[in-house]
Amino acid sequence: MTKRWQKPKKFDRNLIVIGAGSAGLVSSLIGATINAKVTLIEAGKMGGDCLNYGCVPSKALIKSAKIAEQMQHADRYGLTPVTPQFDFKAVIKRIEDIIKTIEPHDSVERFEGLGVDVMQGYARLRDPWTVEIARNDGETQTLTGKAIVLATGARPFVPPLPGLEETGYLTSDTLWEEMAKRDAVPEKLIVLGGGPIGCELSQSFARLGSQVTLVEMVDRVMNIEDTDVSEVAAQSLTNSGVDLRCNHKALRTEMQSGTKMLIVEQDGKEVSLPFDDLLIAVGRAARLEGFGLEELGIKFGRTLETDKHLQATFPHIYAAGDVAGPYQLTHNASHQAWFATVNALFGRFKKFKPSYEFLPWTTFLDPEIAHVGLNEQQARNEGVTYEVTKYHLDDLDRAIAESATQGFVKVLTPPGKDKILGVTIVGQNAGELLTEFTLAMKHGLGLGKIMGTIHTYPTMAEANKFAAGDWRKKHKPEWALKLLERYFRWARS
Ligand SMILES: Cc1cc2nc3c(=O)[nH]c(=O)nc-3n(C[C@H](O)[C@H](O)[C@H](O)COP(=O)(O)OP(=O)(O)OC[C@H]3O[C@@H](n4cnc5c(N)ncnc54)[C@H](O)[C@@H]3O)c2cc1C
Ligand SMILES: NC(=O)c1ccc[n+]([C@@H]2O[C@H](COP(=O)([O-])OP(=O)(O)OC[C@H]3O[C@@H](n4cnc5c(N)ncnc54)[C@H](O)[C@@H]3O)[C@@H](O)[C@H]2O)c1
Repeated sequence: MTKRWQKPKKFDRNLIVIGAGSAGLVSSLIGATINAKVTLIEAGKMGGDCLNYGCVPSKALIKSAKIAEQMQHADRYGLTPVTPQFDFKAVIKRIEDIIKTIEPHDSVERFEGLGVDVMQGYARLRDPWTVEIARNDGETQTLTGKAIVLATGARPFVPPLPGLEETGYLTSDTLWEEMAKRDAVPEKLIVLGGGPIGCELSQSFARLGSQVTLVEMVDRVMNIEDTDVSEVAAQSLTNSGVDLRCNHKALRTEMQSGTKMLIVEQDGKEVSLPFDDLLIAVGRAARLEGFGLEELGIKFGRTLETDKHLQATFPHIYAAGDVAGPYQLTHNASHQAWFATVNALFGRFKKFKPSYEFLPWTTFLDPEIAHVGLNEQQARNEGVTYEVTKYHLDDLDRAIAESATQGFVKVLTPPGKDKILGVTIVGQNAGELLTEFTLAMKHGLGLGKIMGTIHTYPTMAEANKFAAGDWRKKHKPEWALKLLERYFRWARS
């Protein structure tokens, strides 16, 4: 494949990394730590989507919205409820300040200090080893790399709905900058898409006072999770005031007498939904175009085509993060970055294969939804036989004390065995609780080991132990208990 091009005899760099998001930062850091000569190229902001448009701003907004909700429902805690008075500009300023506080972790200065050569500009592959950089200062530079890691991420997918250009729309890329210009939250906000982005942002804006309509094409939100989880998510959104419209297919947008309308189809009929702002959150498309992949014949579909070692079409080109998929999560980007980098630098000796078996994720709705391993729908799809143990939080002392009894810990195990196949936790701080199960699964510890571990009273984490205890009760050794009954009868006589 590489025969079409002249391979350089010497290389300027051991490793060139394109993109300084979660994947690219970790990749370049690993290379520099082991003394490889590494260049990291970023066209936009250091830190990529997670810091600037994704995880960080959304989690900061979620916190403000949660406080607003608690003020409004303070009677739950024996306090007088109040309608929160707030300056939206201050909410946005807090988000900007949080980004600024975290920014130094991902900055040019930090990475240069760690030995990475950072270039700010747009990278393009000229041949399989040569990267041309249109630097932000107007200069063009060319570098050759013995290995290349593509970490170009993903961007919001915008469906081709007629009318969008006329009525305008927001995505996670433009939302924060647009909100910074506003004095108040959008009055009528339509969110298109009921995945993690759509759900987290719908709940936050509704809690801050927007009239939010969430339009989802299929019959339930958070459809990557089991139906019992989607039901809690739907209930939680509705409780926050979100007008939830599942089974609604967006057709077009149009202006009707000066009002922006989203036209949706439901049960074969057209329905018009008015909006001031439309936020599109129907998935994220890998960034694959415009930097030479097509010209070099590097294969891609929805994401870059890689083998199990994250190697792309050429033996020295690897990929990590959202561009590689299949999971679009910050911690997956860093997980893959380790494998892509080590394989890129040492692949001639040995290659390592990333595993996604124990990849956890959390959606930061209230209550949170956290997941690791198999859930029921995945187990069914994969033909895995399983038993379910479900412990409800309304039984847990700490959850009762917190007035946070909505949710459960659901564990899948093979019939009769305590091996953990997968766990879904719905509840306050579910993302934190999940870590115990992720560790247990990764290191082959079963429910018996969780049950045998002392958990502090009263904590939410006790729910994990009680779920394990419920499994044990279902599998108690009847023969041994019968024997004990006889022993105690004898001991009394
Ligand atoms: C609203 C929102 C909330 C999210 N919340 C979470 C969460 O809570 N938890 C979680 O785990 N994940 C979350 N995510 C997903 C997470 O942000 C992504 O999975 C993560 O940022 C992917 O990192 P990456 O390095 O693959 O890509 P990116 O962060 O997209 O970085 C890629 C970088 O490459 C640069 N680039 C692209 N092409 C070139 C080129 N040719 N030359 C130079 N530079 C280039 C881009 O400018 C970009 O900065 C969220 C995403 C969004 C949008
Ligand atoms: N907490 C987190 O970890 C977190 C938070 C946000 C985003 N993310 C990551 O970002 C990725 C993208 O998130 P997302 O929510 O944009 O995408 P998604 O693919 O997860 O969900 C998109 C939703 O939009 C629906 N949809 C698609 N087309 C539609 C249309 N035309 N009209 C109405 N609904 C439509 C789909 O049925 C689906 O429910 C996620 O997969 C996740 O990996 C993670």
